[in-house]
Amino acid sequence: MSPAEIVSLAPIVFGAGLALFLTLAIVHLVRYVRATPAMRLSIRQAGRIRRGWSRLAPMAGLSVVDRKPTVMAQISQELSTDKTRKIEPRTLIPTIKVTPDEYGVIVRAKCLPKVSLEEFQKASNYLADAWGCVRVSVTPAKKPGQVVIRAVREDPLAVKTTHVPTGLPPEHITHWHLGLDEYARDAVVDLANVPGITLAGLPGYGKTSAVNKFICDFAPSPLVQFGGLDGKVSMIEESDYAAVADRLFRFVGNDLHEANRFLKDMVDLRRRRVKLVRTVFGSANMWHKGPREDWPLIVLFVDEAQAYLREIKARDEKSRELAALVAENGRLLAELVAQGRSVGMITIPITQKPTGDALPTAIRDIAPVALSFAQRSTDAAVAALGEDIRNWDDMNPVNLQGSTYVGVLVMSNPHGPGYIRVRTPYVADADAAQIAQQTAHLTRDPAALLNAFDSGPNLSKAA
Ligand SMILES: Nc1ncnc2c1ncn2[C@@H]1O[C@H](COP(=O)(O)OP(=O)(O)OP(=O)(O)O)[C@@H](O)[C@H]1O
Repeated sequence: MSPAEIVSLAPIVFGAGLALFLTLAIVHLVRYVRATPAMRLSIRQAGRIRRGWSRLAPMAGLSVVDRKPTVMAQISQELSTDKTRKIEPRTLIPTIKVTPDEYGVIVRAKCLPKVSLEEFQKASNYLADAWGCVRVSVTPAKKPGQVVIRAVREDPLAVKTTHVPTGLPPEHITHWHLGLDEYARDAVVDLANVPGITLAGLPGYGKTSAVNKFICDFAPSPLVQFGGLDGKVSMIEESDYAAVADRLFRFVGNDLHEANRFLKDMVDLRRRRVKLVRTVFGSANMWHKGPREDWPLIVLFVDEAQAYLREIKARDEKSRELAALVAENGRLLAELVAQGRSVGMITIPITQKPTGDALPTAIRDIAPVALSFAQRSTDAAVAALGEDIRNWDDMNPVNLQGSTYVGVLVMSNPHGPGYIRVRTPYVADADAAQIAQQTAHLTRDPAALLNAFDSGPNLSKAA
């Protein structure tokens, strides 16, 4: 191609570049105009962070000086007429990619020698101030050599949210989406291989709403069946579970005899499942291939669990009989919480304060997942979340007392040591009732489903 031809192409190249620039500008503008007000704030914030990064990074100690001249710098010095010119050392700063979202920004940064996770973590308070954020967290990225900086403008824990159930089956049958943590990250309990979850918290802080969300999220799936015991009522109409009654395969109130029968039936079901699990799934663990419609995950809520387990002191005959029932309930619950894992049974004891008098430690301490809304004392917090909570003052649910933190719970950090705080959304009874009615046709008695396997011919079909 001759020089003249190249020059003649210049306007075309320039025009294409301009068109591309204008297209990108329009795409960004449309995205900005259509965004929510919070998202617009984040988009502007992301722009400021990008523009200010080269000045801020060295001031925050996130830069490194490279004294060795590059090959290009050496060549340029060789060619220069000014032989006195020195090659200045270069200040390197981590390259970043900024993504805005409703709560703030996510910054992905490439580490440099001596500027890695630890240095970013040390600088996090400074970054929060400089970016006008309430909180900044730094975690390792999935890609080696990178970190993720999460910056939130408003405290997600302090903003109440609501969840309107979609009525669609969950994407992952093992993911219980509790809400958002303090960095607006999804807080998820992984249900696979979990036999028991304890749920605690002062009255009126959101336990029922969390259970409603659980049921609403999983009710549209035939792979999950729910049972409920509620120790504070005599019949379901009076219970927090009235709204979801249509989606429960069985419900029992505060009658100790009935509760005992229900728990015995569940233990019996567990033992029957243990006998059949290899034949049906080809292994001793249902989670390798299940759950399935004919072998659903069974979730048993035991609300006001202390009502079934409370020590009975009087010595008359009736009291002795009730005391024996209570002791047996404790054993049955302990068996479910300890051994339901491999056959797909999750038991969720719910109580306000899970100290030993309310929930025997033999049950409480074997549940692998513990969740707690606000607690009144550190003893109660320790009972709810384990001894380690004493080492994490900020996370202690004692600090969650007060109306601002209704709906906020504490759980173990699924990504590392310590705990996280989670803003759970409010789920109205009316929405829960609607989902339960819409999905009532999916309710099955899991014991009856198992009969089909016991009776032989279906076994080969299932296996
Ligand atoms: N996640 C939430 N976000 C905002 N408000 C909530 C949330 N959960 C509950 N609330 C408010 O608190 C009230 C009581 O909640 P809920 O019935 O879930 O408490 P609870 O812990 O189950 O109480 P109890 O131990 O008495 O059964 C609700 O009616 C609602 O107004």
